[in-house]
Amino acid sequence: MTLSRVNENGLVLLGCGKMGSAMLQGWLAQGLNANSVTVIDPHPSQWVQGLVQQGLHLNEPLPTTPAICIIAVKPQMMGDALPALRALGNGTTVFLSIAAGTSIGAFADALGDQSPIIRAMPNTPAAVGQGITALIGNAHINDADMQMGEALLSAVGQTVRLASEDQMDAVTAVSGSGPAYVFHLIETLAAAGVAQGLPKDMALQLAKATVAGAGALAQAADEDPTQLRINVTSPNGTTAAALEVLMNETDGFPALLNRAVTAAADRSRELGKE
Ligand SMILES: NC(=O)c1ccc[n+]([C@@H]2O[C@H](COP(=O)([O-])OP(=O)(O)OC[C@H]3O[C@@H](n4cnc5c(N)ncnc54)[C@H](O)[C@@H]3O)[C@@H](O)[C@H]2O)c1
Ligand code: PRO
Repeated sequence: MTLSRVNENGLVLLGCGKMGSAMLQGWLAQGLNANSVTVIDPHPSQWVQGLVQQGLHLNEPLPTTPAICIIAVKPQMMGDALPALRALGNGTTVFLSIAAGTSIGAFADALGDQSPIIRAMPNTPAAVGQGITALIGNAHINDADMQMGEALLSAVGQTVRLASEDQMDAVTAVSGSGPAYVFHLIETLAAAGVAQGLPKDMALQLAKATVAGAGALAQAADEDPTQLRINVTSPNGTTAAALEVLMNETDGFPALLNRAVTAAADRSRELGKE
């Protein structure tokens, strides 16, 4: 991955909370120089404050023409936060937002309608280099801009390009919010193990390792998840007994996850209107 344009011209990170920190950690590990980074955040964590010793610029005036400005504040904070970036608009600086809901059009309104803008949706496994991010750019984004955005997000996991911005609500509902569904699966699988008599720590260890191992196998195997599921399921065995409950059409996973993902996608659409 080449970060030379970013190292030469600088990167501004607006908002360095959970997602901003996860990405910054990955970029630094991939060779981004701390002294090429300006973080703007009214409540910086101890970790970000510690990076100042390595040359990171914290809440300092913005560089004049940074290569890229990453917007990682909550959608509700945009009104307060974006005016600080206005001076960078309508130029060569690429804006890359990871905010749920906020449309490219809303950024163009706030930053200037000639601004190159990428909208992206990463997820928190980026913190361990195993995220996935969907991206789409506006008409002012050229190939080199898109490659720069993809290079940054590839530093923290996989990337996919969207065909249309409309797909972003579904992406947000599947992979943006998705880690929370999986963490809840771990919580509830462990609790069910405790209910069957296991000690709490052991149940959690079993649940975490099972989800991590199954995820790794799903990524690595040639078979699809359907075949991997069949491989676990002996006829008339224990897995078949559990799947009869989980695969129930009315109240099993299919119906439940469809309702959950629909609720998240609907909320993403609403955020765009607030
Ligand atoms: N957490 C996730 O799983 C996730 C995944 C994908 C996308 N996102 C998106 O990332 C964005 C950030 O989410 P998060 O979970 O990291 O939130 P967060 O609350 O952890 O971080 C937001 C940061 O913005 C800072 N901030 C507040 N006002 C500011 C301002 N005016 N200027 C600069 N910084 C300001 C806060 O101090 C905080 O550190 C959101 O838009 C969210 O939709 C989050
Ligand atoms: N976290 C953000 C939210 O819950 C966006 C995807 C994951 O709104």
